[in-house]
Amino acid sequence: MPVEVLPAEDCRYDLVSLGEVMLRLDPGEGRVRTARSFRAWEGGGEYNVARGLRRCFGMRTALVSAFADNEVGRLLEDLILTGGVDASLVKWLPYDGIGRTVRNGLNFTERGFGVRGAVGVSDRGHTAAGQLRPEDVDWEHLFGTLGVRWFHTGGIYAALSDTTPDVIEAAMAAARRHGTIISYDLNYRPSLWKAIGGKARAQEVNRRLARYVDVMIGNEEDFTASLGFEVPGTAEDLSDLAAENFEKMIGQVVQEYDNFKVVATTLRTVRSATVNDWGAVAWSRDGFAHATHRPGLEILDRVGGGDSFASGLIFGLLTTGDLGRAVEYGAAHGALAMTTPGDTSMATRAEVEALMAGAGARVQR
Ligand SMILES: O=C(O)C(=O)C[C@H](O)[C@H](O)CO
Repeated sequence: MPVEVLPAEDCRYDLVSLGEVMLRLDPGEGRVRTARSFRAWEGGGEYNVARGLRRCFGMRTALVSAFADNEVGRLLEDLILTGGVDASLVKWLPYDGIGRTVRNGLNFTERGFGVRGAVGVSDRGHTAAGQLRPEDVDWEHLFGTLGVRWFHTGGIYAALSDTTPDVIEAAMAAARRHGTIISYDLNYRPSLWKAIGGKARAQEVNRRLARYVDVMIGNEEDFTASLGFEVPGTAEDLSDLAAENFEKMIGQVVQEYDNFKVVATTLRTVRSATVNDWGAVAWSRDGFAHATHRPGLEILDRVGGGDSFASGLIFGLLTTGDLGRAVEYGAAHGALAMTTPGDTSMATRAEVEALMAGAGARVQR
């Protein structure tokens, strides 16, 4: 059993995520620069995990975040509630009328096709989520009275503003006091860190927060850029070598962070905007577990594939306690999530389990 989780009957929530949710504006098959209409979705690295656990796996999840109280914020709330995630812990900040001091984040994202890569343009300065303060949330009430089995956050929220690392630390300290498992997806985003001190700041913040983490998720780039580990001979492609590099790096990582109980990563090689080689590997003190390698995986929309990997992994750890099953749940859920549009998954648990069992894509009727 890699992680010991609190009993479900003692907790209101199976998982609570802390992070920003943006309105994703999606030009469909076209391009942002020539779009005349956009489809609206919600998305956010940390939130997507709560959404996947709720919608695909039927777990009880909630979001801690903040929105500016205007029509865009209420649209985000509507999308979140449609996804089944409890939004009662969201803080609403009064809107100033024009967004000078507080606003909601927008994320224009096109999917790419073939040789044309996906493009994301986020518009998220001065957002409400970035202005959350540690004292804005009653962490003791959440973790101590309501009860939470699993807390998830990550490096996107940590990079959002000067104050979000302190919010995360307050949440993690309370989660730890009450026996809640803590996961963190490093999700290194140079464009976000650039605004607040670059890689040096990223490493200072992530190293501090990593001390609280039980389940660390990140790829080689995340571990090098966010935590400062050196990985010799980083491989470009998904091959035994890439998994081997991860395995080599783990030695250093868990020597420095002996609090990590599980470390997991997807292994992906981008062949084109619409084709990835796809796999995953996870470590616990009992050894390594590898997910089924899926070369040439076809993709409709790659955004959020890593988050769906995380939610499948967490579901597997929560329900089976078996690292091998958990990494298979993660890889299968991530693969299915990338076959549909939007940042979040539209897969069902039955589809995930059928894929894990080797099912093909024949029509079902
Ligand atoms: O949260 C962000 O920064 C996003 O870009 C939204 C996406 O849903 C997320 O990154 C996917 O991992």
